[in-house]
Formats: sequence, C-alpha cells, structure tokens
Amino acid sequence: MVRKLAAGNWKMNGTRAALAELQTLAQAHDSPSVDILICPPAPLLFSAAEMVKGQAIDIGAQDCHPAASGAHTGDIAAPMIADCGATAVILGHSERREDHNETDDLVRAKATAAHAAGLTAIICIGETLAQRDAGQTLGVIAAQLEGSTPDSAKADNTVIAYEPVWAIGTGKVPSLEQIGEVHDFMRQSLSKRFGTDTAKGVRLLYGGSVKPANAAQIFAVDNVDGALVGGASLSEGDFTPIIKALSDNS
Ligand SMILES: O=C(CO)COP(=O)(O)O
Repeated sequence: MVRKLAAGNWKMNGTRAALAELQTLAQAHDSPSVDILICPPAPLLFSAAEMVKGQAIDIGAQDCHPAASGAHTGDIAAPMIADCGATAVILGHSERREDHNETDDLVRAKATAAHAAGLTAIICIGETLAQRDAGQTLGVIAAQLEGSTPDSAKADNTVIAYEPVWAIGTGKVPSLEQIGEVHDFMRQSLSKRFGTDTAKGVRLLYGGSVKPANAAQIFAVDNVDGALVGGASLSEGDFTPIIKALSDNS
C-alpha cells in the first residue's frame, strides 16, 4: 500500500505573511502518518522550504519550464525549484492549460525536466463539464494521461491528480462512483504502459472542491491515494481535518 499524500495548491494566493499558516501547519503535524506537501507561489518557495526544514512537510512549485536554463524571461526552471529546497512541482493544472494554452506535449516536456532535476512531477488531468456531458470523460483522461506522462515516470517521481475542471473552486464534486471509475481507469492505464508495480506505486490524487466535510468519503474510494486541495489548503484550520481524514483512511 502506498503512503497517502495530502497536497495543497495555494495557486496565486499568499504573500510572506501566509507563511505563518505554514508554520502552524508544520507544528500541528510533527510526525504525520501521511505525506504533506504545500505548493506556494514561486516567490515563497525558498522561505517556505527553509521554514519546514527538518519537519514532516514538503514544499512544491506550481509550474516549471521544460528547459534547464536559458533565455525565457519570467519562467522558472526545474533545477531552480530544486535549488530552493522544494521537492515537487505541479504540472498541467487545468488553469495553466486554459490560461497559458498548455498542451499535453508541453506538460510531458515539463515533467521530463522535473524528473531530470530530481523533482516529483504532479501531473494534473481532468475533463470539462461539456466533455463529461458528452460521455467523453474516459477518452479525455486516456489522452491526457498518455500525452502528459513522460517515459521517465516511476512510482517515486510521479503523482497523477485527477481534477475535473468543473469541480475546481465550484463546490461541485463528482459522485463517488464517478471518482472511482476514473481512478480505476487511471490505475489500469498506468499498469498497461508502465507495468503493475509502477502503476501501484504512482499515487493518484483527487482534486476539486475537497473540503473537511467531504474528504473522508472521497478518501474511502478505491485507488484514491490522497488529494490535491486548492482553497481549503490556504488555512491550517481547513487543511488539518483533511489530513486527518486521510490518515484515518491509511
Ligand atoms: O485546483 C485545485 C487544486 O489544484 C482544486 O481547487 P479547489 O480545492 O479550490 O477546488
């Protein structure tokens, strides 16, 4: 059984003052039975990583460039993220696919760069409501999973987050059957491509309106190994019950 993962995506929220929330979280979870990852905005990466040094919380970024360095104004390379003390990077979030026209090919290149820098790539995939309504969910998931996951993926350097676009920040959550169907499908697809051992070890997170009130039910679904949490990760008071629900389910 894999170790469960509670990951918080702060998105474009938080200045240095928000690090107090991280400190409270670190104090509250001295030796948790699940892995905890916080992904703050890039300007906070170094301070956040310094703050949690020696504690049971890891820090991740929210994007990286596919190149290791070069003339790419405003971008951040994977080795720079590692140099800050972060250990992971979220890639292919639907907000980046939408805001920056990110394609599966680009996400795959970024994930390859993340792996080369020793980072865990958290690859996000998920269907829109129109795609779900048209019965295309598993087709979309298959294409994004195949297209965005590089050959360098291994159990210990890759996490897949299923985030239905229509559930992000909306308070709407798929039914437990719908979540289970996609997670089972992702596990089977990974198994076909990478073999059973790797597929079993890659953690599959659910993301989209995970809150203290619905976390326990979601974590009870087969093949859900944790969550990628947006809004509810911004306050320790909301994130802690989600971590607890996950650890109760481990
Ligand atoms: O996009 C998400 C995490 O990456 C989910 O965001 P919410 O938890 O705010 O719906």
